Amino acid sequence: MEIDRAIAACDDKRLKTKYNNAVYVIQRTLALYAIEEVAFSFNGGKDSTVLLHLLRAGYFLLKKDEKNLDEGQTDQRFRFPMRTIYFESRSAFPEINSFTYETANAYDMQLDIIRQDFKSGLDGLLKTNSIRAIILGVRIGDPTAVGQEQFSPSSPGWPPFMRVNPILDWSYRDVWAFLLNCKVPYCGLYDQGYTSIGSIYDTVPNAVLGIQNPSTSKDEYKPAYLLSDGRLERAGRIKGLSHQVCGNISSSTGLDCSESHRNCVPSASIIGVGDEILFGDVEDLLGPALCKKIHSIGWSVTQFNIIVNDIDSVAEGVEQQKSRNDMVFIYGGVGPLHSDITLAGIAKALGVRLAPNEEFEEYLWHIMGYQCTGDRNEMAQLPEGVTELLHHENLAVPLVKCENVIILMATNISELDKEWNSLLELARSSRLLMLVDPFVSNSFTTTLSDVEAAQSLLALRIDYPDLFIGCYRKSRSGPLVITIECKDQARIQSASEALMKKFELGTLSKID
Ligand SMILES: Cc1cc2nc3c(=O)[nH]c(=O)nc-3n(C[C@H](O)[C@H](O)[C@H](O)COP(=O)(O)O)c2cc1C
Ligand SMILES: Nc1ncnc2c1ncn2[C@@H]1O[C@H](COP(=O)(O)OP(=O)(O)OP(=O)(O)O)[C@@H](O)[C@H]1O
Ligand SMILES: [Mg+2]
Repeated sequence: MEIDRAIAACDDKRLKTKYNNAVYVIQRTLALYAIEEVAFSFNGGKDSTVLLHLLRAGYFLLKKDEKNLDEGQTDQRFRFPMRTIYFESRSAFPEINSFTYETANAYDMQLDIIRQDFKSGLDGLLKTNSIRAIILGVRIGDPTAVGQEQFSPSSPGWPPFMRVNPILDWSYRDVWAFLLNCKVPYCGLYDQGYTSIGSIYDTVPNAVLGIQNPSTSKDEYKPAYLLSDGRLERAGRIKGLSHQVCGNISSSTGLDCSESHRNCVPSASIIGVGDEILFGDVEDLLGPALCKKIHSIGWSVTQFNIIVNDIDSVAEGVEQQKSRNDMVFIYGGVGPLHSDITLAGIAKALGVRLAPNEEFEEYLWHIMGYQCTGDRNEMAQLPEGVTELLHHENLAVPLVKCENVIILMATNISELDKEWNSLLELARSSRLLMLVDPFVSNSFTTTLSDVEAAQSLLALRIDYPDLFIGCYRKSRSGPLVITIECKDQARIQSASEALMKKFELGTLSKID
């Protein structure tokens, strides 16, 4: 088999090991599942091209052993044995599309083209076929690889199947060593400086490979295999700015706090991570305390969620909340234990990998000493390229901020107080948090029933649509508490007077 021969002939020991391991995973898959139960997810990218040839090699080596055939008998052009799926999107590069089709033709692959999003497409595929395992070219540096192993069930909320990742532990260098050693065709875009290919809207040639042609003075790009630092593989993938802003004044890196915006209301969301809270074993005190702190600086808290210790659940929560709020505060699930998955979830949500952060490691080393070396420095892995360390003299370890997500390390109220006070001090000297006016509010109680009070409150709501009007009871039989709130003292005064007029004398009293 030409691939196996090429690897045997090369003198790259590391590549040989990677190749053998990947072939082993493929053969394990074929032992665990019938061939009709397995699909290959192929998209013409470099990683899936590697996988294509590994699958061919793995399958043919297996058949060779089973049937006791010699090299010559197995080396003919076989039909590629496995159902292959390609999610074709309108925003795919034409070069990727044509490479995918040409390759399918060249290796006689049974290609199913799916023109739906991943989830719906997979749903349909699984309903109409016996597929139980899907083989992917995901590698450890990919943002979507966070938390995955060579065999990983699909994520919660996805159709049920086993994800098989034979090249999970391959580096960028390994991929190119394989493609070049085996002399297999790959998509031409990689020779034009593209190092990882997404859609036409989010992918450009990798600037690190840019050169200027001295004779034409034009910008050109070296081929992808010349990228020496694999960590920059995704530098040509443009990430859209996602998060919502207060008015339209903040950016993804910091929040404006100019005078004219002092009375705006930035929004925050709080995420607590902890099975123990959801099991009811531990009462969460941090979340409510944080709500109070955030509200006290004139921000609004739009959501407060407790999430299980699960990477995908945290990723989903963070992804959703970061795009809807100016800041997300997250606590719990941070540390070196198996259940400490918060940072991995954040990395997944931000589309980056976790990578060692030397500066953070240094801090940990100071407080943990020898315990923080070798395998035990897991805590020093932070989302790569998006992390900012927030230093303050009162904190033994800096807080971590990833885009607009702040990770609090506190485990109790006094630690939270310390971290919060440090954050506020930092906010005063930097653009960390937008400093705005606090809310002003008036509170009232009424002995009227909800039904009796409803009409007057609705009328106030219509006259003062800019005000927050909140109502709650401490008990069904007790009084109703009404709070009106905004950032303008005069407006609160006027609304308070209007409210008093709407209630009959003696039925509404102001709380001082
Ligand atoms: C066959 C297949 C299965 C997938 N299964 C999952 C999954 O279980 N969980 C998940 O979060 N994403 C899943 N995805 C989505 C990928 O993680 C990822 O979003 C996609 O490959 C786009 O990657 P890119 O942004 O690097 O282009 C799957 C994608 C494919 C093609
Ligand atoms: N549109 C798609 N159709 C089928 N499989 C896909 C698709 N997009 C991604 N995949 C699967 O997910 C894997 C990882 O995708 P990713 O984009 O990281 O790798 P790649 O496309 O092979 O290489 P590159 O990183 O250079 O783009 C692919 O190897 C493939 O198995
Ligand atoms: Mg790709």
